[in-house]
Amino acid sequence: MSLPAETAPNFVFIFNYLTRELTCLLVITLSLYAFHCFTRRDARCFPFLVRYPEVSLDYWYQRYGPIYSMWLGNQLCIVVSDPGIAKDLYVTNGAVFSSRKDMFIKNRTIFIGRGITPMPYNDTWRKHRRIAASWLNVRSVDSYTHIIDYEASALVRDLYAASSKGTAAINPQSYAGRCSLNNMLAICFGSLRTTSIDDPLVAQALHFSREWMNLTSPTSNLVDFITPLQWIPTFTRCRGKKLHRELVEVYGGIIKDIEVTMASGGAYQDCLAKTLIENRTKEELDDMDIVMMISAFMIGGVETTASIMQWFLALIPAYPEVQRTAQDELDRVVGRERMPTLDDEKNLPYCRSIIKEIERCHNPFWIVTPHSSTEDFSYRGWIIPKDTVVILNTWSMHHDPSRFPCAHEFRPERYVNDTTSSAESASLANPYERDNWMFGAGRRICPGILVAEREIWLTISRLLWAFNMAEIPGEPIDLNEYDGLSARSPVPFRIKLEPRHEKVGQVMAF
Ligand code: HEM
Repeated sequence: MSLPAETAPNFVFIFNYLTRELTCLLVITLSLYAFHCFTRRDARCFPFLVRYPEVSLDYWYQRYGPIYSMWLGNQLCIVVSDPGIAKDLYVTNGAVFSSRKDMFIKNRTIFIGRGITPMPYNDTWRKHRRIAASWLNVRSVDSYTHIIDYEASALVRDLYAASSKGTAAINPQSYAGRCSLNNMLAICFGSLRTTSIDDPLVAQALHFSREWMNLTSPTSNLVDFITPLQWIPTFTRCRGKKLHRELVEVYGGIIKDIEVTMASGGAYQDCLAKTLIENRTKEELDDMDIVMMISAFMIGGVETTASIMQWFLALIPAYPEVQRTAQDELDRVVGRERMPTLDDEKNLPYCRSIIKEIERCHNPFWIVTPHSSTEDFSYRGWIIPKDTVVILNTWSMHHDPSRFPCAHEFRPERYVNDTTSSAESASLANPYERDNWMFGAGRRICPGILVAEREIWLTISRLLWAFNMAEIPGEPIDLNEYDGLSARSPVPFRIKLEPRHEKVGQVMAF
């Protein structure tokens, strides 16, 4: 039976109307659901669509055990929540589990295949890692530790001045960011240094790191797991391309200036950029390789150490008794005439424990940087196929009650007998004794661990030496919320930094 001619347009109209309305309804429902998922801490949500994915990974760990698999779109992932399994795969079988998935935004769009961090495990990565190590090994780090030392003191002095000797409330986050930035500028570019948080380079560099961290988390990279999304110009992709252009413009511009100085016969301080320029032919590097290698350093070394300082400053006001214990130790061992140094660390076990506990509770990288496998691998009766992404669920590892009783409480004393440095702890034969997994593991372990450790020690021990740190009445600091997706910092906060004693001002006047 056919419809009478005059009713056909009505039917089409009704059909179109219903389709449009239903589509709208579907879009609204899905948006509301996505928003609902994203804003709640619900363990049963699909982890990479929610704001707190570690809660879901932990829920599944409780349910399915220390190693389980899941599909993210077209990508098979295994989630490891046990230190022994982490060591078996990442360390003992590092020849198989040291690659990275070739991520569309991270590797191909931002670093166009030339940045060490997202690079698959191949000869180019080996070359980059060797060059990175030459600037981050003990001998090299010793050669510029005086800069890390100076910047830690400068941070304390700037906070002392900015807080008007404890009378004004301040947000210390950009000060911490500038401190990390200056260290990385020294390593990468030699004599370059910012002198205040208002220097435009501070805002730029911190923005680059933050943008990288937000563009490269699994939650913002659906495009990596649903291939057809790579064929359309998504907003994330545009942001990735913009970040690439900005890195080339800013860090590439600084490298060009150094090249000009060197070409004109001017002396230039030793730094990573100088090494890369001098060895350009020998190492077969082009301009873009140099810019991307430096950018990977600048991004890897700024937001990370700054984040630990920021978590410390956000958290410590809630623990006046922890501050008092640390300050008693500092008064006993260091006294009030000078600030603590690297050499004092071994004699300040409680101060060191505070740092280890901050790193356990507020690891900036909740899944570190996932590795991937380069061949089929048989493990405890399972087959882990080639190209599987291996995720370290460090949140569950750091909150395991058998290792960390009352794991959700901040208790520095749990580490007081741990005399290892982060690097030493990462090499312990027994992985269940490792302090934390913040720096990753195996062949891709963070090569900046030594720099990070010295920087964190010098800044935090000196902040404890100089200030009583307190919350502003009526301005509670939110420690559950955070900024950033793949690396996390506290949301903006203000604190009071009251000089502990009259010597602080004198010692600061350097
Ligand atoms: C608190 C400070 C830091 C944290 C938490 C941190 C964490 C990490 C993590 C989790 C990885 C991946 C490890 C893995 O795949 O298993 C990594 C890689 C890397 N980090 Fe760090 N990092 C920090 C500081 C630094 C610093 C100061 C530098 C440079 C001086 C740096 C340079 C790098 C580089 C170049 C890589 C890439 C290594 C590779 O893929 O082979 N990091 N970092």
